[in-house]
Amino acid sequence: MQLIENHITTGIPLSPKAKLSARNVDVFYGDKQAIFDVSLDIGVNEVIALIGPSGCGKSTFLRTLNRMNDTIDICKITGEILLDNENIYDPKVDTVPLRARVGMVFQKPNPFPKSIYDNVAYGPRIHGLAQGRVELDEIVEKSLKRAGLWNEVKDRLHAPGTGLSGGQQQRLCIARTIAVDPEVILMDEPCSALDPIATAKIEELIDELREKYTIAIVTHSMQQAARVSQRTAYFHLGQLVEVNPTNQVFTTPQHELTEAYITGRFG
Ligand SMILES: Nc1ncnc2c1ncn2[C@@H]1O[C@H](COP(=O)(O)OP(=O)(O)OP(=O)(O)O)[C@@H](O)[C@H]1O
Repeated sequence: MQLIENHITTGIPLSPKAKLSARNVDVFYGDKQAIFDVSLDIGVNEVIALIGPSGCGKSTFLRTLNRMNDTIDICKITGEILLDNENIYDPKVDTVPLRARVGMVFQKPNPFPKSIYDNVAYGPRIHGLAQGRVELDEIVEKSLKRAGLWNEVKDRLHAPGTGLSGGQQQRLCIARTIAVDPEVILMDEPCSALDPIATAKIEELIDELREKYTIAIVTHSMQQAARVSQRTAYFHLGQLVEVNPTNQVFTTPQHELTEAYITGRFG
C-alpha cells in the first residue's frame, strides 16, 4: 500500500476542546490493513462527517471510537483513542459503560423486539440509572422528546417498537442511545434506509443534539454531510486525506483526492 502524499490532516477541531482523539490508529482484519495511521481530534459539541468512497474504511474507523470492532475476532487495532484524554483501549476499560458513553446508531434501524417504552428503558435499567418507576418514566419521556418522537408515540408506549415506521424506528434507536446519557453519538449512515422526509427529521435532530453531544456521522451523501456537519473528514483507501470545515471541503478542497471525490470523478 502506497501512502498518500500531503495529507491535510491537522485535525484541529473547531471547538477548542477535543472530546475524542485518535492517535496513529491502524486497523487490521487478519493480514489486511483497513486503516492507516489515522490521527484525528473530534471536538466537544461538534458534528464531524466521515466521507469517502465505498470500502475506504469510514465504518471501520467509526467503530474504533467505541471499541465496536472488538466484536470482530480477526480485527486488531493499534494506536490510541482518547476519550477525555483516557485511552479507551486500556485493558482496564470496561466496554459496557464505554458504549453507554459513546453510543452508536446503525444504518438499519434495529429496535429490540420489545415495546417502545422498554426499548428506551432497557439501557437505564441495565446501567441502574433510575431509582424507581417514576424516574424511569421521566427518562423515557425525556429521551423520546429529545429524539423528536414523543408526540407520535406517547399514547402507545406499550406497543411494539418494531411496529413503527422506518424513520420512527430510527428515532426510537436514537432515543434508546440518548437514554443512557451518552457524551458521544456515533452514527453509521443513519438515514440510508429512510425516505427523504424521515431523513430530514433525523438531520434536524442531529443539529439539535449537537448542543449536548459530540457526534460523528458516516454518510454517503455529500449533501447530508454539508447539511449536518461542521467539519468533514475525507477518507481514501484507509487513510485520512483531509479534514477541514465542511464548507471548505465542499467548495475549496485542499487535496486533489478530495476534489476528485466531491466532483464525482470517483466514488
Ligand atoms: N468484518 C470484516 N472482515 C474483513 N474485512 C472487513 C470487515 N469489515 C470491513 N472490512 C474491509 O475493510 C475495508 C474498509 O471497510 P469499511 O466497511 O470500513 O469501509 P466503508 O468506507 O465504511 O465502506 P462502505 O461505504 O461501503 O460502507 C474494506 O476493504 C472491507 O472489505
